[in-house]
Amino acid sequence: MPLLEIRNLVVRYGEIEALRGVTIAVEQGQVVTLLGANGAGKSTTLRAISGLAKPASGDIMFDGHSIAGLGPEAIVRLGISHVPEGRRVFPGLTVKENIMLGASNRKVSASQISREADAMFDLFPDIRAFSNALGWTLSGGQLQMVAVARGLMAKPRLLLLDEPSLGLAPVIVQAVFRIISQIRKDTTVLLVEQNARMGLSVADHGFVLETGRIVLGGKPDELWGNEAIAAAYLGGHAKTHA
Ligand SMILES: Nc1ncnc2c1ncn2[C@@H]1O[C@H](COP(=O)(O)OP(=O)(O)OP(=O)(O)O)[C@@H](O)[C@H]1O
Repeated sequence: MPLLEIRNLVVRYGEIEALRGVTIAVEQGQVVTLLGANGAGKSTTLRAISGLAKPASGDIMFDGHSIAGLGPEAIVRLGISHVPEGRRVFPGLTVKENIMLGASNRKVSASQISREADAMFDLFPDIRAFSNALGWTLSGGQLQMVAVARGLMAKPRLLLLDEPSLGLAPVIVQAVFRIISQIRKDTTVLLVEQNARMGLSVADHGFVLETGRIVLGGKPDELWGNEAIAAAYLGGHAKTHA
């Protein structure tokens, strides 16, 4: 049984049908990448899984149970953590405090959470220097690392990552993707990417979304060379907003 199974998912924003019957499966322990051009419905798919967008029809099964229609808090408690596009951080808190916030769904002691947050800096050494500082300024890549570290603090069974490479320099993108390959041992990952090359480099399986529908799915080597992938890849280059 897949850890996550989405069947015929339809999501509307008013008149706009953002998802028109999306069906995907994510097996336990896999990294699965969802590719597609700007506006294809990638973020909406993640928002529906994490309870931020309400399905109009279809179903979302997690670990064999339907989670469609549950609220975001209930879904986090089931072990799904969403790192949205845009790397939101709280500038009034230290970097470590920002990371610790990710554990707010868990019933563990503050000292345990503090130890785990310290351990996150082994995974993200680039942000260790800012751990306890206030008034810090981080680069885009470092903010992305804070956001991913915060997502991991929830100890999710499923981590939803929305465009972790967006707006980052190639060397930072490589660092973020290295971390994704490291965490795959413990965490199943559904990754949204416009950069097909990067997204597929860490994936076990890929799906291509086009205007709210899955048009293609397969293993990365099956997807390479396909015209739909080329379109998604070019879509990534065409994107201008940050
Ligand atoms: N809050 C909203 N209200 C109305 N329409 C929305 C909203 N969010 C997304 N949409 C529309 O839904 C469709 C899918 O958007 P979505 O953000 O899921 O695409 P995406 O593939 O993640 O693209 P992007 O890379 O731009 O985030 C688009 O047509 C978009 O304009």
